[in-house]
Amino acid sequence: MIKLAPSILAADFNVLGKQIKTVEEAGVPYLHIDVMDGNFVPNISFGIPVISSIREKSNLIFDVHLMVNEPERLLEDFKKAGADIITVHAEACTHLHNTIHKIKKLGLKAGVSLNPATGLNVLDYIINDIDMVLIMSVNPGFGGQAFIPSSLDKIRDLKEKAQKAGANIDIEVDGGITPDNVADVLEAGANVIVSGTSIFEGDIAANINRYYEVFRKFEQQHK
Ligand SMILES: O=C(CO)[C@H](O)[C@H](O)COP(=O)(O)O
Ligand SMILES: [Fe+2]
Repeated sequence: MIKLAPSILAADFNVLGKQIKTVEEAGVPYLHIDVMDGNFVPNISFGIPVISSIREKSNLIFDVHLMVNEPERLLEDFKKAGADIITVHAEACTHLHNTIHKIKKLGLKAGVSLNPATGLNVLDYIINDIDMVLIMSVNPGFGGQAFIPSSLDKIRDLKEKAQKAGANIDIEVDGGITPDNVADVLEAGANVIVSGTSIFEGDIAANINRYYEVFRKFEQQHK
């Protein structure tokens, strides 16, 4: 099943609660929450207090994308704040295997994210231990960037790798996705679609509907 994960990085923080309500009412399953530490990536977004605060108001699945160095230090805190899925960057973890197992032990879903230049080989010995791989289709740190076309080959290769390994993972793709290019991303093998700018800019409900139209068409064609 295809899942849409609106990224609140692109939301208007002045009315964040209201905008989350709007995406929830539009029927999306996930809320994508980008945490940036100003160190792993050159930008700082928001952290634990913001997540705790929106957790009180939302029943969406909180898909927390940690763009943070050595996230192992912070996993309990993110769980307490209300994370359901925690995705860490392979490039940010000295002990990736440990970090993943710590997330699982907390009872959460574990994802591993790869920067555009990172090869799939880092997944070789962990692909059967994780729930999701997040392919970055932009360099992490900022919303509103253009989709990197080589990401499509990477998604296809990942799909094949997961099938070969018998790994039942979600393939999430993040960065520069719009209703105009999302069909290519689905066709390549992704099933979780992150979108910030093209959901929160303009009419949120109408933007989500544009995505759902493409999803419906894709599902129709692949029945
Ligand atoms: O992780 C991210 C950036 O590092 C964001 O999730 C991503 O950029 C989504 O924003 P947009 O859809 O505007 O590209
Ligand atoms: Fe993200």
